[in-house]
Amino acid sequence: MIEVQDLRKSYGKTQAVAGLSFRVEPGEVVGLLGPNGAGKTTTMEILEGLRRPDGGRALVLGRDVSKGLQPVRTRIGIVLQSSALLERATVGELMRLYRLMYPEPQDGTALLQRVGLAEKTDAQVGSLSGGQKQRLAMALAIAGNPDLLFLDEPTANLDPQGRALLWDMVRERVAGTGRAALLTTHSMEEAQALCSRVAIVDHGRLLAMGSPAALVNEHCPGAHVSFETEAQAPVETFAAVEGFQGLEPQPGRSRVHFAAPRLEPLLASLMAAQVAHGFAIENLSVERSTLGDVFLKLTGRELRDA
Ligand SMILES: Nc1ncnc2c1ncn2[C@@H]1O[C@H](COP(=O)(O)OP(=O)(O)OP(=O)(O)O)[C@@H](O)[C@H]1O
Repeated sequence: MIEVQDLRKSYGKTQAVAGLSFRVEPGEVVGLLGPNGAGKTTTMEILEGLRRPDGGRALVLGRDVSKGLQPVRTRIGIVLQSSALLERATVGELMRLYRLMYPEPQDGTALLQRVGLAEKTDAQVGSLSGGQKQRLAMALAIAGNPDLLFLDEPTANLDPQGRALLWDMVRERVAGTGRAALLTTHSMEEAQALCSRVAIVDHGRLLAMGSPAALVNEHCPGAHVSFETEAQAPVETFAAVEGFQGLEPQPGRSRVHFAAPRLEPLLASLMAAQVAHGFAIENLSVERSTLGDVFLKLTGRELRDA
């Protein structure tokens, strides 16, 4: 659906995209995950045919972007970062307009219903809230029944309900079909929840790409387990378990911490030690590494303040 090879784009001295290569296959939701200024939007805009690359090659639905995307335009749906919608038109008018541009549009009334804007059909777009505009942008993007969906930070303005709705709509469009979606996000949660594969991008470069689970397994395997136990429990009991990290005194009890490359053997040895020594295990917490840990490891920076 998308094939990007050594893509480059500079603005003056700023190299926004510095040799990116990746593919998006049918049935995939791929996320470009990276901090502000990583080059995500520039990459999307090149793939949407809105910007010319300085170098490299990009094919979208088999069409070279440098030749223009006109022949495949009706197979593409786009949700821009801040949607510049016609503010004076009504929601219904805009939906009718979009549907007219595509050969096989979807049912506009059903789409507006789906995004919770049915009763806003006669309202001017300019009167909608930021989140409502974002929902409308999503409905318009899929009105033409596109094969390929581009979403630039699609949930930045949405409340948790709106975010879950949009995730569902993207999944429904793509899962088990020959369609695909490419989105940008800063949110690890979004990448983890929605994307079949994630490309971690920083300074216009691809640092790693894979499914969220594969990236975590490859770069930050392991898990952290902790639990509370009796304050007087002897430290030697726990120190004998592989992965023991320390005992943290708390009022009237202790919290014991373990970390190991694999969760299952760690839990098994903890259970064996508990049977042998009979200590209490309360308020057990199990934390696996996240994409944020992967990002931290690859760049040395936290994603949110990178
Ligand atoms: N039109 C432009 N003119 C000059 N520089 C630009 C332009 N657009 C982007 N840049 C610069 O290119 C770099 C990449 O920007 P881009 O918007 O692609 O990143 P991004 O990963 O999408 O960031 P964000 O998450 O903030 O949207 C940044 O340093 C940015 O300042």
